[in-house]
Amino acid sequence: MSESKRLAGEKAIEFVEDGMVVGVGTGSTVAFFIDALGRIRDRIAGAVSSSEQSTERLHRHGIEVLDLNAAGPLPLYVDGADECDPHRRLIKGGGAALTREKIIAQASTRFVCIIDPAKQVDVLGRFPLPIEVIPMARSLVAREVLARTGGQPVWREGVVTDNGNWVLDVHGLRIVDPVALEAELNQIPGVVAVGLFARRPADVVIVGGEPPLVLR
Ligand SMILES: O=C[C@H](O)[C@H](O)[C@H](O)COP(=O)(O)O
Repeated sequence: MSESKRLAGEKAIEFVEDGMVVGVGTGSTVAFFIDALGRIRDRIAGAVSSSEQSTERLHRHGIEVLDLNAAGPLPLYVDGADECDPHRRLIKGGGAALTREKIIAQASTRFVCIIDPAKQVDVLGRFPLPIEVIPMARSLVAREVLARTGGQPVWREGVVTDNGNWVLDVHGLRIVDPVALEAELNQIPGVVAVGLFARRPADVVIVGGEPPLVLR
């Protein structure tokens, strides 16, 4: 599996153009992309990072990490996913970085998602859906999610996001209308971000393999 993650991460380098500021996601697949980016670091203007973890790896490669407010709209965002459906809609947040990932995806013209083949599904929901919540709203959000979706929210106890918040993982969903569910869950007070990337799906999906598959 890590070999297909490496193949996907390295293929994504083909989308990087000279002088770009590159949006960088989080996770084990993105780690391969960052390592490949390090090999061409002189050709890029820097990166905007979605997590402390990725920032640290980017710095180790000597890549400058810029603030999104200063960088402005980005031409490219490269990130992994926990699940991907045939419409390039995603579940993300297994690494608790969903909120910053969502912000950078929204700020980017092109979102290239890099996955291993096991992440491909027909219908999203087998992977528990992460929701970042304000700590004081954890129980309220859990009750609302159960009432609205029938899914079972489980607190990812001990995990604190880079934004100082907590994560609920919603089990047992079969997400037939991801756009509607994303909108519905976003309305619950205390929800910071939902790990459904349906309103802003990936533009390109690279599935790691020999050779990697590029889906547009
Ligand atoms: O919060 C974490 C991110 O959404 C990751 O992109 C996602 O969990 C996939 O991670 P990995 O590449 O390690 O499977």
